[in-house]
Amino acid sequence: MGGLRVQGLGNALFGPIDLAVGGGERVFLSGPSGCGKSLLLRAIADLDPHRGEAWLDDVPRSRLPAPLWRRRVGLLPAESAWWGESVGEHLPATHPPLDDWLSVLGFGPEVLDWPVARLSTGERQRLALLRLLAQSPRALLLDEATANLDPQNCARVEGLIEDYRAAHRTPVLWVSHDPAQRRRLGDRRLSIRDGRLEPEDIDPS
Ligand SMILES: Nc1ncnc2c1ncn2[C@@H]1O[C@H](COP(=O)(O)OP(=O)(O)OP(=O)(O)O)[C@@H](O)[C@H]1O
Repeated sequence: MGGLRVQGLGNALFGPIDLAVGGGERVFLSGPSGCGKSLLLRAIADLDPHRGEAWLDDVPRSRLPAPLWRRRVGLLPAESAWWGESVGEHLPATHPPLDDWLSVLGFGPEVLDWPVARLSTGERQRLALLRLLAQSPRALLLDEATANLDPQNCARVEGLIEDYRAAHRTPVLWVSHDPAQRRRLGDRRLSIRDGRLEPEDIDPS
């Protein structure tokens, strides 16, 4: 069957949740603030204690060491952490499409020498996506990937995610507060209500 699948996923706030995101499919997730969207992504990435099982390309999470599972499912958190001195320390020295990706995101190669301390919120957000894709994730869990971006950079980030998804048939589970974005890009739109997943209202505005 492939793709990303979770069964019986739950914690104190939500569940049990069953969900399947097919290869190349984009499922958007919304819901009121505090309903558990970020925690759901973190549970799928196995970052917090939870019940239930998950599969990626039919491989169960329980069969993989946690660091390998986390690398494969590729969570982009709403706020990325940066450490060390320079941006380049966060990216592999050689990774074929890296220069292309930098340029798609509006950066020149000199960004690799920038100190992490000088990055703006939006620069961090774009570079966090680059750092994530450089790990070759097989699924993408995106937590408000474009929340802090102006329209031009929002389009750049959407474009890169789309290119990656199409090239690798990557299942994408994307938390977004932007109804227009969800309608434009979502193959399916779901919402968390009372701890359960349900189809998003037809007109969320
Ligand atoms: N580590 C934690 N321990 C206990 N409670 C937490 C923890 N992290 C988040 N929460 C709580 O769980 C609830 C869901 O948090 P979550 O971040 O998943 O919400 P969200 O739906 O993503 O909200 P928003 O749209 O505002 O980002 C919130 O009430 C939050 O305060």
